[in-house]
Amino acid sequence: MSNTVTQKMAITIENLKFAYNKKNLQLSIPNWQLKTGERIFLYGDSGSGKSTLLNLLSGTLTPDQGHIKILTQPFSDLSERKRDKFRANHIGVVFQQFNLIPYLSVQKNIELAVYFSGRSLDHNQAFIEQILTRLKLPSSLSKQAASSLSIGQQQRVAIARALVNKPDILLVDEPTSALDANAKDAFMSILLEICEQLDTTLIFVSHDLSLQRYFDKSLNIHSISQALYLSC
Ligand SMILES: Nc1ncnc2c1ncn2[C@@H]1O[C@H](COP(=O)(O)OP(=O)(O)OP(=O)(O)O)[C@@H](O)[C@H]1O
Repeated sequence: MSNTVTQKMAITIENLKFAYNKKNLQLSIPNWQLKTGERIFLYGDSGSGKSTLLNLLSGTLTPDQGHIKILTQPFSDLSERKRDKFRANHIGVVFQQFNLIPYLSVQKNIELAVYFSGRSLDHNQAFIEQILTRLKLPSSLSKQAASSLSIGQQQRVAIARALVNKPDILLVDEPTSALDANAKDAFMSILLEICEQLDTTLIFVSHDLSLQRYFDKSLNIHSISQALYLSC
């Protein structure tokens, strides 16, 4: 019997064009889809638009033309308020610089993500503790200001914050550049294990091609992006 079950799409991009300014087109993606549960390694030259694409997928930027559909939602066409709400509930983002609030404690940085999703903190407390343990962040660190942590610890707090709402999609931008080989290995194993457990679709951007081995699929951004003119 043939398998007639079609896998749902996590991301669908149609005729996307985006430019930071009128003169220079940064990204043009005619058509691209990612299935739910897929985990891909996204690479490409510096300046090729990888971070720009992640910002479009997280809704912090919106296309000049075309559409981004996330799960069943016409994500890029939603109002800013609805996009923010949808992001808080369905999309986790780990930025290159982590974007933690430096003077807030580890616990508060993570709780903020729960707050923005509108979920109850009481129901999420156990998961916060579980995820901090999985990421090897001892509870003694929870009350410390994020700025007092090592880079590796801050990175894991950023991951915890991105995963706390059990997102359908996780977007991770070059998070391992400050880590040594052993720390990278441990980080990648834990990240992929948690994504598998939560059935999270993952786009992982890095220049470090040695990390490709953790992924079933690698994608050069040039293979989906039709035209790219670097800004001067
Ligand atoms: N806020 C911005 N305003 C104007 N131009 C920008 C802005 N952010 C990025 N760019 C330009 O858009 C292009 C793509 O940048 P982007 O950061 O997406 O590339 P990248 O592939 O992630 O690069 P890297 O691998 O070096 O991080 C670059 O030419 C960059 O200078």
